[in-house]
Amino acid sequence: MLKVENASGGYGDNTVVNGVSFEVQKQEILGILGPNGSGKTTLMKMISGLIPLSEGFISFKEKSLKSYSAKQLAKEIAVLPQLHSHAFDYTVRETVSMGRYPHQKGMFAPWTEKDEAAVTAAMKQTGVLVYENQSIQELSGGERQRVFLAQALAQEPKLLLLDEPTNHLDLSYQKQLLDLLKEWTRTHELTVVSIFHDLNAASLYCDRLLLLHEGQMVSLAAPGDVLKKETVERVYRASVHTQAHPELPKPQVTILPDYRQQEQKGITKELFQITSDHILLTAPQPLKTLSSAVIGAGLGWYRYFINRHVPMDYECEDSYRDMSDYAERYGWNVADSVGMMTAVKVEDVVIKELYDGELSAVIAVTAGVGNAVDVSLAHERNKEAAIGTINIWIFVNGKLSDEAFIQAIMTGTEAKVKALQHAEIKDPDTNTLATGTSTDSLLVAAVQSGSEVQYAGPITPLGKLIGKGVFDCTTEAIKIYLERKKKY
Ligand SMILES: Nc1ncnc2c1ncn2[C@@H]1O[C@H](COP(=O)(O)OP(=O)(O)OP(=O)(O)O)[C@@H](O)[C@H]1O
Repeated sequence: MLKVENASGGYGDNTVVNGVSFEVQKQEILGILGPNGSGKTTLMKMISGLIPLSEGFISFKEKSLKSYSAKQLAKEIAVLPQLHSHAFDYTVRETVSMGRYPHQKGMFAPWTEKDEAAVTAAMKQTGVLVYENQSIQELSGGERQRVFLAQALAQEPKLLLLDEPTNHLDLSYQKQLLDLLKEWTRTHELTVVSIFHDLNAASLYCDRLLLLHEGQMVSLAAPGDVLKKETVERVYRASVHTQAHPELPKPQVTILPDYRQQEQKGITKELFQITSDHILLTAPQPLKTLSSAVIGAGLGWYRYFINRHVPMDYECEDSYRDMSDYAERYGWNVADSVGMMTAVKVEDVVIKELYDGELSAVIAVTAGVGNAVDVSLAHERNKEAAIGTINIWIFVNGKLSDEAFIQAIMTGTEAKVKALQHAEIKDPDTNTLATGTSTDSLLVAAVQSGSEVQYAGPITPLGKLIGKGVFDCTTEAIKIYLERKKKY
């Protein structure tokens, strides 16, 4: 649809865009990215014919851009430039209606029903119909942006060129605008080339991204191939972290501020508070945590760590809600809390501190083995899961990589299984050695400063602390549990 071949251009003797080549397919959304002053707007002006090329060639629908008249081009290509504060004193409807000019035949052509329908539809889709009789000077930046988008859509173009279309728009309108463009690529055979500063929006909505740096193309590929940490850091000169979007296979880029480098306070045994109702650890600052808890599960940053005692016959339809209400009652912000449950007496928790040079870990275990299960034979059982749980907390005074988090979970689980074997705990259903209980939970939380911990398998310093700590704590907690059971 659009082909740019070895295009160079700029202002007077100043060549700003240098030898850029790319092709845009019909119905594609191509995002143009790059730092300030990298030539994005200049490239866009070259495509829309506003500034001439000093070298190279641009064709649209297989014909040189130069061979189109201004009106022919306007029928096919709409441009939404960066929003400027000045606006003429037209009403919203008048402004949007100007989008129909290229479709009118002659100066005094009649306004047709088709024109009217296109204008009204565009205003509806961009949510500006309610302002149709207001002057655009009275509108906010975001509202004005939507009016100009409506004007471009009323033009019913085949190619839409946009310069930072989401600038000035709040979150909801950013999403609406980008969803609308995506929909138009399908329903109206629209092709979009758009400049973005928001790398994450570009990643989510664009089929491909073109990254410019000092007027030259650094890469042109799918978002996952362009938004690589090393590339973004080199081109934008900023520390970033990239990770997948939680719901879609698209990369998301987050800046890493310098202030995070400060030393964080460590976790010690003294921070634990134990009542008959719960164990609480209040961290001095949020800890990066990976867990299978009832609330605060998955990966996140949390300050309050709760292991709540519930009766043996605890049954609840919505344990997430119940646990959230519990945290709120005590004044622990749910968004900052990780909460587990156990029927074990929480006073019986075993807590140990372990050290290896600068690296240290604090491990806490509550263990009940009334519902011990041999995982290899669990498929033969059809009993409901019951409360009777081993809850394991692993706090690390160090900086863990993603691999280390996962390996810490694995190492902790292996040490738990070994403790069950050592205590000869059996699955009462199968009479074979148990590997856990039906509802075990585990968390790994780290202060994320100090010693860098890349791995946490059994032969690493952290793996050794976790292996010994979880084994010792679980063994002792099982012993206490069995002794208490004997007594009552
Ligand atoms: N009208 C102009 N006359 C002369 N030089 C210009 C003009 N417009 C832009 N430039 C120069 O061209 C270079 C690229 O500008 P351009 O606007 O294309 O960058 P950009 O990537 O769109 O930047 P931004 O992200 O800041 O919008 C800059 O160094 C700028 O100073």
